[in-house]
Amino acid sequence: MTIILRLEIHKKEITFGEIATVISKSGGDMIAIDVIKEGPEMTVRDISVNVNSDEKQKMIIDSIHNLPGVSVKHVSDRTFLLHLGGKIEVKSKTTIDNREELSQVYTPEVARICMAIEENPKLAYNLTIKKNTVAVVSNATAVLGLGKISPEAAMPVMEGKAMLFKQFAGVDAYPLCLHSNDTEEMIRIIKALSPSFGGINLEDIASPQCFEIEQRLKKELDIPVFHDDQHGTAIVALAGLLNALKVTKKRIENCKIVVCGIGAAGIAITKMLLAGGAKNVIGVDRHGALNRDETYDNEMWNWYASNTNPSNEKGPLSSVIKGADVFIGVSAPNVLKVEDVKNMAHEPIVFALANPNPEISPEVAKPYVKVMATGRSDYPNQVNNVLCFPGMFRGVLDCRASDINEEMKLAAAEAIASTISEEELNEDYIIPGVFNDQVVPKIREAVIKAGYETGVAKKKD
Ligand SMILES: NC(=O)C1=CN([C@@H]2O[C@H](COP(=O)(O)OP(=O)(O)OC[C@H]3O[C@@H](n4cnc5c(N)ncnc54)[C@H](O)[C@@H]3O)[C@@H](O)[C@H]2O)C=CC1
Ligand SMILES: CC(=O)C(=O)O
Ligand SMILES: [Mg+2]
Repeated sequence: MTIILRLEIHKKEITFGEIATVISKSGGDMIAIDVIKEGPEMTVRDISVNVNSDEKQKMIIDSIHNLPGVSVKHVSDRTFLLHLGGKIEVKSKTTIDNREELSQVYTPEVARICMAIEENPKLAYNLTIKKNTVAVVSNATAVLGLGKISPEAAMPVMEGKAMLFKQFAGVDAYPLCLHSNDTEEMIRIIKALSPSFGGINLEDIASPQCFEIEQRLKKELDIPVFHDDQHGTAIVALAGLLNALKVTKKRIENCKIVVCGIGAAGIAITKMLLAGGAKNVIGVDRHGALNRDETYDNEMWNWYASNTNPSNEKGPLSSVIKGADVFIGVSAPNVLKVEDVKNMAHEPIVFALANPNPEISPEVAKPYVKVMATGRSDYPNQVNNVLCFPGMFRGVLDCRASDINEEMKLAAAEAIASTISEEELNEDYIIPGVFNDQVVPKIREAVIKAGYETGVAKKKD
């Protein structure tokens, strides 16, 4: 993280060089200096410093406090500064400069537009924001890897998602964090909100509640509903795995694949792996491998146990990981130990996707794995749903799809994987970067094609 220290420095008592030395010795990496005020005796400067832990930040501030002639006036964190006032805003497409325009955009003339839509509801797509607008809806029960937090506290994540929608795909997305844990109430609220939107992106809703909410909304609404933590993650994970398997020259149908964390993301990843040809997937949650000799309270786990784990393996992760070709973690930090990685098959693939801290850190795992991926942007091979949802919604909005089906998801996974050519592919480049400008158009095209082929695309031009 980057902190900005505002320092008041009394020039006769201390030099800037002395302060810089102390910052560096305390573990800070100085990246910028801005002069805020300059006088003959005193200077005020903002020093931007990269630090890698809260402890280092404290050490730096304490060390400066111990110096003569310098005081810390203010400490700010660049990430916090970026969030001041929130990250998005609503902008009008035209200005209102006179009474005539006022009466057109608003009453009385706007009434004619209302009545046109009243007579032909499909005109909402042409005459309102609906065709380019998505609701990003969360109840904040499984936010990143933070678990359940308040809806207010989840807003920065949803605002961030809205920024990504806009920047990468031109989609207008509204963050809506609901104060509700009740499944029926959430379904009712989202259905009531739906007329304003061309699609619903469900986000960070804990399992198993997320399954019921998504399935019901998919049935009861005529706009696409997509729980991103399930399907976005699954699509990107499959894309990454298809390319990682090319690197290791293994075939998905011959691989033993261990998925850890059988929640929203883990179940959807497993379904996509099975759809993509995997035959031996074993799911592990807190109490070990899901197997057919157990009955679970969670209905999805009963489905899972009967459709995976063909050898009915039992026991903890450390046991079922033995001989596995692939580990995919969507669970919690530091769940996978280096000993587990050493016990995997030749040239193993490890996707440690828990955010913000992965199941095993790449520094620890990399010497023993062929392909390593995380959900983070600060390591190679970022397997993160951000690669999928902008292109997916661009596609479904543009063809006015009423649903996002399995064919569209598989097409999106293949489109992502195909952005990397055979020549480019290597163990540190199995998945395109978020800023690769081919990703959104490729997903869009693939999704639209699959949408028309399967009859869910409704736009006729
Ligand atoms: N890289 C990416 O694009 C994405 C990453 N994630 C990450 O995956 C994780 C899970 O997310 P969701 O599926 O949405 O949450 P979830 O709450 O639906 O599921 C998490 C599952 O992990 C299990 N789990 C927790 N600790 C475990 C442990 N020590 N061992 C085995 N299982 C354990 C839980 O019991 C639960 O079944 C989070 O860290 C999230 O940030 C989620 C979505 C996208
Ligand atoms: C990336 C994401 O959606 C998550 O970690 O929840
Ligand atoms: Mg999420």
